[in-house]
Amino acid sequence: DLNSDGQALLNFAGTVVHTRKLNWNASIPVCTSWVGITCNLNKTGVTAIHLPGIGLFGSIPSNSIGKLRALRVLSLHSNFLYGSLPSDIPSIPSLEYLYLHHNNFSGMLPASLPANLIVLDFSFNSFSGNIPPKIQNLTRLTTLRLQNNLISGAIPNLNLPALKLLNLSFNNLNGSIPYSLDKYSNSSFVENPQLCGAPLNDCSKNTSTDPSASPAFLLPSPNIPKNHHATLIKKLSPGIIVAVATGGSAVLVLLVLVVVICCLKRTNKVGGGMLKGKASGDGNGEMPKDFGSGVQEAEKNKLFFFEGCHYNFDLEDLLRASAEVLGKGSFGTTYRAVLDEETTVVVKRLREVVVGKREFEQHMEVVERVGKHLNVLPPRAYYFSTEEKLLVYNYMPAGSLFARLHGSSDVGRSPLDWDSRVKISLGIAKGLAHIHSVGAKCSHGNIKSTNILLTQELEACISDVGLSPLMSFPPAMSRAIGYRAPEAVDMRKTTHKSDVYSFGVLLLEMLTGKATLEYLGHDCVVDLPRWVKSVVREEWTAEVFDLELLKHHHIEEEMVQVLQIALACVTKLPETRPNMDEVVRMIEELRQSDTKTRPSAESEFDVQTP
Ligand SMILES: Nc1ncnc2c1ncn2[C@@H]1O[C@H](COP(=O)(O)OP(=O)(O)OP(=O)(O)O)[C@@H](O)[C@H]1O
Repeated sequence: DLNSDGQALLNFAGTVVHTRKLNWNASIPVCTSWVGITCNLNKTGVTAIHLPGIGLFGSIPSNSIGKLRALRVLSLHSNFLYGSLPSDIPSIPSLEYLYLHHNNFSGMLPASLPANLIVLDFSFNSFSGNIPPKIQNLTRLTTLRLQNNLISGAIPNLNLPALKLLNLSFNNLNGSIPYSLDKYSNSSFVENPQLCGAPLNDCSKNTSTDPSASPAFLLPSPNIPKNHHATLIKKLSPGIIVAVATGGSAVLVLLVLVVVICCLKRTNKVGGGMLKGKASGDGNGEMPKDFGSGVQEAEKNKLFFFEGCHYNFDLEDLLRASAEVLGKGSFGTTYRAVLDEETTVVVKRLREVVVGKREFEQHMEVVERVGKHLNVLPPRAYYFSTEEKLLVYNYMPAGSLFARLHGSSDVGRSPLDWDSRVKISLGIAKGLAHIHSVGAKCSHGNIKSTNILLTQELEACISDVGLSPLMSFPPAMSRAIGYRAPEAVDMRKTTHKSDVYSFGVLLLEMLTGKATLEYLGHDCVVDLPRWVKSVVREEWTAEVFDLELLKHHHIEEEMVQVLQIALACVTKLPETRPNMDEVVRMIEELRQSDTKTRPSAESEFDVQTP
């Protein structure tokens, strides 16, 4: 009954330190007022506990949560919980959704689990022991995430009809993967040094079958950013954590205010710059002075159009068009040119092109091929002469991701919501994976939010594709520096993995709402990966997120997962970063698991955000 449920919850709150205040109190009604608690419709029992990332520290006692016999959803992920899971929790018969990832639970995986389980997420903990064969009885299970633990032994033969998402990677599993699981991608199994069979290597190719022969087998894999909370627990006492979390949040609020003010100042500055640019081509039919000035009279029809381009203007029309400066980037100046009521294009006037005409033309053939993807903005035409190099693109009226994230709100745009940010992230990831699929040497080299353009439907298009190898970069383009991988000192020698790093910074930019450049009297580069890692270490994860996003409920779980993807992309060593195909898959999995498993309205709640 509800009284005993309330008492069980108070036992839990009395034992586990919680840095964010819970308003649980025997004198107020459990079902209508307790933070993170949802009850069934007739208010006779607790059906959901949802307390992700609120700084819970300690071990869950027996006879607390395990006594809630109507519980369907238990979400305690991204906290500092440790010790073994009390045996009464996995034996709650009604449990359907169990989210305990990103804690530091240890001990054996429970031998049996509730028969109704739909989602089981124990990833990023320190669970050990074998995968219990009884998982086979969970016929409703759609998601099984056990990655990044210390699980050993062979994988049992699982034939689960509903299972869509499986991740057993980064453990100590051994033996061969059962045939019933070979339909999952290799990323579901990687980094288990003694595991073999499809989709991993053929077992006959394994040189050693003795698990103890490999010292790596005994160690948690070094390749992954292991749970940050776990490290923190080892370093800090509960008292310090409480103090840091409480005091730190106040400092952080102040810091966020300062950053917001700086961003506003910066936005005004950018806006002013654009207006100055516009003065040279103000839409009165006048050209900006320098636009196309290097084109010789005799060459005015030599605009080369790419296949499939439906524009029917020529170079002379383009040079006569009214135009305004959109901005000056590392590759030159970019103009918006209006040819007639229906035709507006963007012209990039390239400077510092370091290749000759022939090489430029050959390169454009590759760029044309790469451009055939929904998430890549292809050039439509180009002009090349000794004095002048121009590239023509479709004009994207919805603007850049940078403008949507950091632009002033007085242009009447609402801030990007979480779903839009995930959609945009997936689009960029797919575009980048496509660029990389062209060849090992084909990387973008300048991924940043001004180079992500948006359609009205918020489909992301990567621009400036294929330009890096043609140009000599100025030594310090400050906005680009914030996205540059530590090893990518020469921007012309970028790789797939340095693009992955830049993509990780983009993800952090979307999660935090912070730009990589602040204006503090002068331009100041922000090392977003460093900042995020330091906050995640010292505060709790929720503190890094964009306050705009925290206004919405039910998305914290996904935000933490995207944060993990971003942090994997910005690891220092290039070889430890995932490739873009893996990143696409991770974001897609997140969406699938969201649509299939987001708890119903009945189990939703209102947790006050800081
Ligand atoms: N096709 C386009 N449609 C709409 N806006 C565009 C288009 N191409 C570029 N822009 C915008 O024009 C501005 C200037 O772009 P430009 O590419 O010259 O500079 P950048 O992106 O800041 O730096 P970089 O040259 O390093 O890419 C940016 O704000 C960019 O988002």
